This record gives sequence, C-alpha cells and structure tokens, in this order.
Amino acid sequence: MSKEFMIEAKKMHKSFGSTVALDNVNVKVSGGEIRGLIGENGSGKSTVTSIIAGMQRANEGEMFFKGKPWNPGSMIESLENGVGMIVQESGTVPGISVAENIFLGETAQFRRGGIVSRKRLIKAAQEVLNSIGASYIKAETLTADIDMQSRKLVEIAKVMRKNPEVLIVDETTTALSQDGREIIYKIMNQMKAENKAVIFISHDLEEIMNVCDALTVLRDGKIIVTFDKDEFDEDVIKTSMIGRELQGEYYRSDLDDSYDNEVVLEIVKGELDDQLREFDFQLHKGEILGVGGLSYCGMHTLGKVLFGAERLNAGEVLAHGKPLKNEKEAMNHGIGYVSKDRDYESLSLNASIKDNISIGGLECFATGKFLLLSGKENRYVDEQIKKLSIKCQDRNQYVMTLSGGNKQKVVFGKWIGRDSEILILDCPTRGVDIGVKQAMYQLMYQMKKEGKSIVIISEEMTELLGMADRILIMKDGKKAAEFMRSDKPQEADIIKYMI
Ligand SMILES: Nc1ncnc2c1ncn2[C@@H]1O[C@H](COP(=O)(O)OP(=O)(O)OP(=O)(O)O)[C@@H](O)[C@H]1O
Repeated sequence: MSKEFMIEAKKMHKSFGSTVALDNVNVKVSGGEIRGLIGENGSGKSTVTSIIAGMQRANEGEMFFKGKPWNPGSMIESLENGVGMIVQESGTVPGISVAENIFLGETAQFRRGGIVSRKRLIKAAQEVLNSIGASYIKAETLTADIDMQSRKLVEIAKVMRKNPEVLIVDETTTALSQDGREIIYKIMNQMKAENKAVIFISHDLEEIMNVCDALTVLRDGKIIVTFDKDEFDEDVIKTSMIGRELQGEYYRSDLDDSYDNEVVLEIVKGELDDQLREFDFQLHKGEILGVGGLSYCGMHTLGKVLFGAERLNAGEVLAHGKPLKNEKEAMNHGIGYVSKDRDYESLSLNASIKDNISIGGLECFATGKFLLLSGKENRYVDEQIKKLSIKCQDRNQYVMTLSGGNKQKVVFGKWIGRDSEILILDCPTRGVDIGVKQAMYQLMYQMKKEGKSIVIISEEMTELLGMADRILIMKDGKKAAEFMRSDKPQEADIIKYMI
C-alpha cells in the first residue's frame, strides 16, 4: 500500500497569460513534518500553496488531503476542512475590531435575541489570542489601530482557532520581530508533535534551515530538488535556488565606519506618545545608520516621523537644518521612504509597475509643470526593472499581480531610481530573495560611498551588523544603546539592550 501523505499535489500546472507560474509541480508532505519551500521571487511558492489552500485553482493537476481527493473552492472551505494558510500580504479587514476579524463570518454564534453579544464575542476572541501567546493584543481594538505584526498575529489566531491539520505559513516571519516569530515557531512545533503538517515559506535561509525537516527548492515554476535535514548545506541550497553560484560579497566586509560630520536629518527632543520619548537623533552625510529593537520599541514610528508621515507631539524634525513638517517637504529635501507595510503605505496595488516607480522620479522626465516625456519615463522604469531583476511581463503589469518579493522591489526601485539623497528604509529586504538582497546591499553601500545617507530599520540583526556604520538600539521609545561598526559588536551584546 502506498504511503498516505497529509498533503499531496501531483502534476500541478498554472499559467497567468504568458507567465507559467507552475510547471508539473509535485509535492508530498507527511504528518509530523515541517516542510520548507524556498526559491527566488516569482518562482511559484505562493502559487502552489495558495492552490492547496483554496485561494485559486490550478489549470491542471490533482491534489489529495490524507489520501482523499482535495479541491477546495475557497480559503474558507479549505480551513473548515483542515488546511489553513497565513498569507504573505495582509489578510485582515482594517475597519472592524480584532474580535470580528477572528470570528469573521461566524459572529452569529454570539447572537442572543437577534443581537450579537459584543461582550461574548470579545471574550471568546481574547481567549484565542491568549492561547497562541498574543495576549497583549486586545480583542476589542480596531484592527486598523494595531501594527502590522499584531495584524499578522490576529490572522494566525483566526486560522488556529479552527485547529487545522495542515498549516501553510507564507513569508510571514520576516514581518515579525523575534518575539512574534517565537509565537509562530511554537505553533509549528506543536503541530509537528501532534503529527500534523506545516508548509513554511521564508527567504531567511538560516531560519528555514533551523525550522524545517526538509526543504523543497522551486525555480521558474519547477521543483528542482528536495533536501532532507541531514543534507542541508547553505551554499548548495543557494546554488540550486538561483541556478548558479552566488558570487561576490553579500554584506559589506569593511570595518570603516567613517562618515561626514554634516548632519542631514535630525530629531531634537522628539516626543510622540509612548513611541518616541526625549528622543534626540542625528543622521550624517555618508552614513548608514541601523536601527533595531523589539516590537513596540518605536523604531517603525521613527521611520515615519523622519519622512514627515507622522507628526511629533513635541520637539522637531530638521532636514538640512530646516524644519520638516510633511512628506512633500521630505521629498523636496531628497528623502525617500520605504515603509514596512508595503501594501498599505508604499504601493498603489491597482496601478502598473510603471506608475508606481515613475511617481518617485517624476522630475527626471517631466518638462515644465505637466508634460511628461513618455520615452524617457519608460526608459527610467525599465532601468529600475532591470537593476532590481523585477520579475514581470512588462512595465504595464499591475503591481497587484506581482509576487510579494517583486512588489518589494518596486517600492525600492521607486526611491533608488530617484537618486534620493537620504533613504529611510523600514525592513527594505522583507520577502526579497538572496540574489536581490545582495544587489540591494551593494546599492546601499554604493550610495554611502557617494555621500548619501541611509537609515535602515530592521528586525534582522544580521542585516544591521552586516551593513550599518552605527547601530542604534531602541527600547520603549528611547535610545537604549549605540554601537560602532569598527568595534565589531556581536549579536548577543546588542540583544541584551533590546529586552
Ligand atoms: N494573478 C496573477 N496574475 C499574473 N501573474 C501572476 C498572478 N499571480 C502570480 N503571478 C505570477 O506568477 C509567478 C509566481 O508567483 P508567486 O507569487 O507564486 O511567486 P513566489 O515564489 O511566491 O514569489 P515571492 O518569493 O516573491 O513571494 C510570478 O511571476 C507572478 O508574477
């Protein structure tokens, strides 16, 4: 008798117009297994998992769940029958409470006399949040008022409430700080212990190698190889992902943390609720300044304040010594900003790659006030597409239809192409594959050498250690510690100041 797998997909094929997203893909995942999926941006990971979870259908192929034919017509149907997925993009509705999101479409069970008992709904939702270790999120809060990490945890609570037998986690952990990641790892390990199955997608090679029992590599919609844990080898995995050896430096290798004395961006005695307190900040010409910390330390708010997207309650932001009040002024000062929350804050999903990228560089191809030189605009956009290897049909493709990592490249391209003097990058490499990450790091280093200034806010300590001249650690809205590159700080030295 053949082995019964928890999930089995056979000869899967999926095309979008001329793009072949999946080509004869076969995947088998057993109970008690955490299976990793890895591959370059656009290689087909989300497509295969979203078909398994009922978000879309394949053009060809068949699937089995515990040996029985599996063909869910929607994500709800899939979850009801035992297969849940945490999607890469936002999966919550912002305009309703956390509790309503957790029980979306199922609030009728809290009805009494025709009216939903808000008290009972909130109590039940809070219990779900507590059970996954996210008790700090209050079920009555409006979802739009919580940050991205918390929204992801709400999605996890929503799925885990249904006690799935197969859990798919699509590039979720890079949106989370270490404490948020621990919650997911705990759930995954618990499922494994209960003989359930997990499919885990991440571009963080170290993480995926630590967490998974086996790793399947996809390239251009095809399965290249599956490695068992005892075969994991970082270089071999990288090579199989990109089809060649990754050449050159990944992070910069020098220890030279020198930069100009000139201060280009500054906060003087900044106060903003509990996010920035007595906060003094200086960014210098030619400096890469890394900012790290745990959730709610204030670092993401700092990024918004530096771009004029949030106003301080007290104190001031100065760009080149002049007060900076809003985003327009920031752009006039040559400041670019990549938000952590790309879908909400950085992209127009219903517009083309061209529209999204060219808006950052309008002045490069506008004559007078209104006239745009379309040939110049097209060349400008194509240059960014090429520089960042954005996988797309052409510049007119809607951003909504790009893979997650390719969306992130569009955001990056918007500001890089503009030749910004100052870049504020909040988790800029989130969801981006290793080849493009390397290209982004090289671009950042090049910018520093040209005298430009970069603030890189990141949950990834290795990224800060790898790229920054100076690392600033934040805790409770305050500066907790500062480290210089030339002192060769170690991860453990830094982490103790975050906690
Ligand atoms: N709705 C769609 N319309 C057109 N093309 C699509 C659509 N959905 C996915 N694609 C294309 O299918 C290919 C595979 O995308 P998919 O999202 O599966 O990649 P991925 O491996 O998950 O990438 P990432 O690491 O960036 O998340 C990409 O070229 C993508 O642009």
